[in-house]
Amino acid sequence: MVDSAVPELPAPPPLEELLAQAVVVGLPMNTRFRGTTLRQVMLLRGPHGWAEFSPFPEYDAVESSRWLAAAVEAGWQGWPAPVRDWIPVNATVPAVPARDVPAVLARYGQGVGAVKIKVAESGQQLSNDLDRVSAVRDALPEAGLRIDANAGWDHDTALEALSRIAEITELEYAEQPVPGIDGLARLREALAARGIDTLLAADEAIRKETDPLAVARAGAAEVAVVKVQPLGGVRRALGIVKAAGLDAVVSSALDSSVGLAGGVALAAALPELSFACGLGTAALFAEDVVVEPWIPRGGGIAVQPAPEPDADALERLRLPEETQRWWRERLTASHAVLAGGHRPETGLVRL
Ligand SMILES: O=C(O)CCC(=O)c1ccccc1C(=O)O
Ligand SMILES: [Mg+2]
Repeated sequence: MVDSAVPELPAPPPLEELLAQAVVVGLPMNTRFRGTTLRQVMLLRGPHGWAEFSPFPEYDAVESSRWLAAAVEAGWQGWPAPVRDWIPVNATVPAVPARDVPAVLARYGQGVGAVKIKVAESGQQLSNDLDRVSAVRDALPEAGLRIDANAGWDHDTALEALSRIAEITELEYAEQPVPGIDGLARLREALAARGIDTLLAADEAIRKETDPLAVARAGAAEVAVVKVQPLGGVRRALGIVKAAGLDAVVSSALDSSVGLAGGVALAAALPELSFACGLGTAALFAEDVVVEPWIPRGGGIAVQPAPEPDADALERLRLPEETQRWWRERLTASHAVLAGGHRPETGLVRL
């Protein structure tokens, strides 16, 4: 049953308050991910602590306003109480050559219980993906594996790819193998007809749609990947999971350790957690904004208070004035959307 009520986004504090201590930093990455080697992140400081606003550079003000709502919750309201004190976390393997897989996994230390493998990267072949999956399987024979195609396959390629992967290993689920809600529903039927029972997870079909519950209504996936910033905060994400009635996996949006704390807070507050969460992405950064980055150890992250950025790190990683200005303009535009009463479920902006 899909219950249709999704919590409203919080009203933002005045713009001046958001901008008062805003700083934009660039986090260098160990491995290219989402086409970038320097993740830009804006940090804000509210009465409740530090908060992250880091919509990807190409996102417009309406989409980014949900990310801002998450920052407002973190810095000006705080998060709901946790119901667990430890979050199992998956290692994330970017679309690297198979020979680099051991080095990527080594960053996650011992005790890795689950691995998410990126596949379907543009410019690569299916054979690259199969080799990468095999390399992870060989390195960690006991780990639960899942793949994430970021909607990069078409229907026929996804069928072929998931059939071939099923010969190598069982998967916990396949995340967004094809675009869209109908695409997932159609693939699911075709897989069943071939006797392949791989579960499907929706990511883009939830965070990029104006109606985050459409996937659940269509019965298009078994698993919902939920991210705090794209969904407008911990409370709104909790509401979406509850209304959707699907198994949830909390994932990072390639946040700094400040933003990751929001993902940990969501995972900690969910009534049920069936899978390891995609909150291990701090391991992909060569530098982070805190002294002790939230890199999983022993296969998970302990639930703890949100971290304070380190003053030296903020200074060292601070991006040039022109970039600061560009982000302040983005924040201003997103603030106008949020303050103007954006209705996320309809995509309408009240001006
Ligand atoms: O889930 C993980 O393991 C890592 C997070 C991740 O893959 C991701 C990070 C930034 C943007 C999109 C995605 C994604 O899940 O597609
Ligand atoms: Mg994904």
